[in-house]
Amino acid sequence: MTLLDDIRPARGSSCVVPPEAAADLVPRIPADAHKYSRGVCELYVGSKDYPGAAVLSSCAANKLACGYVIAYTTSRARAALRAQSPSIVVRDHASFAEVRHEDGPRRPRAVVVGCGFPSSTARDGLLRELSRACAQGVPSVSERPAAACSPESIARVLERSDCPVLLDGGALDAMGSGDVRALLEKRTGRTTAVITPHLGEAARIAQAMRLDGDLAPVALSQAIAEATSTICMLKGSDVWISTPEGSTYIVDAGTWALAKAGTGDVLAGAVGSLLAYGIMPLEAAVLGAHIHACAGRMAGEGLAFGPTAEDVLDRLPQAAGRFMRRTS
Ligand SMILES: NC(=O)C1=CN([C@@H]2O[C@H](COP(=O)(O)OP(=O)(O)OC[C@H]3O[C@@H](n4cnc5c(N)ncnc54)[C@H](O)[C@@H]3O)[C@@H](O)[C@H]2O)[C@@H](O)CC1
Ligand SMILES: Nc1ncnc2c1ncn2[C@@H]1O[C@H](COP(=O)(O)OP(=O)(O)O)[C@@H](O)[C@H]1O
Repeated sequence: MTLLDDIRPARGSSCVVPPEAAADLVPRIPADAHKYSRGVCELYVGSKDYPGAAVLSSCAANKLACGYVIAYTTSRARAALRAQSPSIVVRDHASFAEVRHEDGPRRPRAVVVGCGFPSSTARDGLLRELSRACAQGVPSVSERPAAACSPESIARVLERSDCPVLLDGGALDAMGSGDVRALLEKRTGRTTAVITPHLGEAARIAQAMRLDGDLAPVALSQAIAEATSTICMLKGSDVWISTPEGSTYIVDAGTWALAKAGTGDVLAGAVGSLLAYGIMPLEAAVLGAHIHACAGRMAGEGLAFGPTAEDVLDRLPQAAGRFMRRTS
């Protein structure tokens, strides 16, 4: 039984989650908390061309509930993170394989994968670039686009992560892999994966899985959640959050101000932080979408053309606090 059970829509239908219901999901950090008891959020993110997404997602995770953030990323993103947020521990992509990523009641953990990984369209171009680079001399393994972003690599991350996992950006192309879908199907309860496609990524997933890509958002989100055994957060002017069992929760609190590059990376890190704190995947998705929407509104106040993703990132803590005050 969870707080959202009170409003759970029947299979195949949907309901809007009001901010008051989301406010009930905000955790109160206990007075005797320590950094590990608040959870470790690990991010396997960023690529040569998109180090910024690694910075935005990792900083977003650091601004919410979890107590410890570790970013496995490229050398450029590591340098940027050291400068912008030295409390975040940084490692290279390759060292993800050297560590166990296990959940536990006293040390919850979650892994966010794919922010800043190139999409398949962009990756085709990068692979052509890589073949040219290889002809002139082999680049370092951690900087090869295909090394971190391939379906095989995503499958290895899933195998090594016995904890909640969120897949975003270029990692969503791995939904086309039968091996990846088989690994996702084994995940249940707290380890059910969360995926965060925008409408373009959802159309690509639908095509790869031979689903009807012309469905309206609620039906498309439900179809993807069921076909991939994940909680699908389909991102657009609303966020449509579907469970593998076929219910859809709608967060319609967003604003056009969020239509700006990088805001999706902020959402991924925010939800990752809530997952790492120990919040169940559906609740983390709903609460994360509400906090993100509220941060977008706060950051956009009085701005004719809206905020940047960095502005939204900066407002996350106050947005979460605004929810907390609703219930007190
Ligand atoms: N500073 C950074 O490093 C940034 C990195 N980003 C990351 O970079 C990677 C690649 O991003 P790209 O922008 O190249 O790839 P996208 O997958 O976002 O865009 C590729 C194509 O998808 C379609 N599309 C995109 N958004 C859509 C929407 N909301 N509705 C319908 N169709 C849509 C468009 O046709 C677009 O040309 C992703 O991992 C993304 O998370 C972005 O978040 C932007 C900022
Ligand atoms: N018109 C809009 N109204 C409300 N929210 C929006 C609108 N456009 C985009 N968003 C939100 O902004 C975010 C954009 O994410 P995404 O497309 O993945 O961007 P990026 O990949 O650049 O980070 C999503 O959370 C989405 O719901």
